[in-house]
Amino acid sequence: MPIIRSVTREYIGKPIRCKAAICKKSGEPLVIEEVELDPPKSWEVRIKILCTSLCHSDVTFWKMNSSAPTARFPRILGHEAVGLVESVGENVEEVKEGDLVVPVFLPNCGECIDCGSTKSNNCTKFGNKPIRDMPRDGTSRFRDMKGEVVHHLLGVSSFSEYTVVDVTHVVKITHDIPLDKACLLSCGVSTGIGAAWKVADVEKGTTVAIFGLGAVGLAVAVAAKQRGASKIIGVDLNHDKFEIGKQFGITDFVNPSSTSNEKSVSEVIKDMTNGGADYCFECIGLASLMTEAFNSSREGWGKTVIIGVEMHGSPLTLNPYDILKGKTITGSLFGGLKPKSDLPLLAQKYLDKELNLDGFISQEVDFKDINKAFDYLLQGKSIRCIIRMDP
Ligand SMILES: NC(=O)c1ccc[n+]([C@@H]2O[C@H](COP(=O)([O-])OP(=O)(O)OC[C@H]3O[C@@H](n4cnc5c(N)ncnc54)[C@H](O)[C@@H]3O)[C@@H](O)[C@H]2O)c1
Ligand SMILES: [Zn+2]
Ligand SMILES: [Zn+2]
Repeated sequence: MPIIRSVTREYIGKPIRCKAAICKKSGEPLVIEEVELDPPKSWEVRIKILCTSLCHSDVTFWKMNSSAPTARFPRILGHEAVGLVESVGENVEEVKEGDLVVPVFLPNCGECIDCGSTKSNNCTKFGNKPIRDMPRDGTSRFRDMKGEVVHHLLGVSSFSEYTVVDVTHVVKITHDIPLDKACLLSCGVSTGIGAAWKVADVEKGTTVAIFGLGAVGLAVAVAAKQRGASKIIGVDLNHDKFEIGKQFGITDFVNPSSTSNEKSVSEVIKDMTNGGADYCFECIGLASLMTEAFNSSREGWGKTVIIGVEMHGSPLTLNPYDILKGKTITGSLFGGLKPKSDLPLLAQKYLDKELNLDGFISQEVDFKDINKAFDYLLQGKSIRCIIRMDP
């Protein structure tokens, strides 16, 4: 079976052999190998990935100890991407061959009580279960050349020339948008923007504290700036992130490693904001920093939004009296956005120049060099590294 490199009708209904970057063992470099990918079953879509990028959540699954309940090896990571529909299974009417689509880790069935509510984006019919391969039957569409199963990640698995995703994980997007910008909207950047606009609903003239200035935290900054926040404080251990953050709207910076021993980060932020920030966002994934973010928020109405994914199972410690004093804490997957309706709106805002996505792409590498994307992120040198697939 030849390796195919462009969307063709030749393989409709048949398996495709293509290259994928396989995570064979926890924390080891990905290995690019040929895999065989089944045709899409009912309600499924086979996508030719055009470009993909590395989100910290991929690193979390890559590093995960093989005994962890959500670890699966060998696995094809990757969940930020854009691609072309190669073929569709039965019952798929929403997209057709040749459509440009963004796969999203969060399903959006449009039928369940949550999909039907403006209060939630947490599709309860399909949910977000990292141990499952395909959402409907739980099985994988990928095999290695020995015929052994290769697992999916978060319903996407974009570190492959082709992937199969459930139609609930696919968003059709206009061909007008540059591919790298569409890719950014697939997870981290949309998550940060949604958290600021939809979950927190940041208002003009308010103060904001953002813990973690990766793509997610910087997207919160862009969105808060766009809403007219008066002070946007970035908290990060990497001092380079202050200079970088300024172009995204960060006005002030706190490096936890250089605050004085007498004062915690939350005390420093309270001093800077006359009693606490109006909105705090945790974009790292550590329970201790979620507490610190909450402690940095203002009594009376301070709102803390948890975005970082805490995979250690650490409990969150909060002082209940702070809650009595009016502070709130919430969280969201994908920034509270409903992928199918909100993602095309963000793309349109970008095209209308109402949303600035400049600066998020720090590097670009070819697919064969995908491990460099991990190096850049782990060394603190990357915001988003675009991984280009072969044409
Ligand atoms: N909720 C969601 O839907 C969703 C979506 C995407 C990503 N995430 C999560 O958001 C988090 C951020 O993702 P990202 O891709 O922006 O990550 P990233 O690695 O690009 O950025 C994280 C930033 O946090 C900083 N940092 C790390 N430890 C720190 C500490 N102890 N104190 C201060 N700063 C620290 C790093 O220097 C870095 O700048 C991750 O936990 C990721 O899994 C959640
Ligand atoms: Zn992500
Ligand atoms: Zn649903």
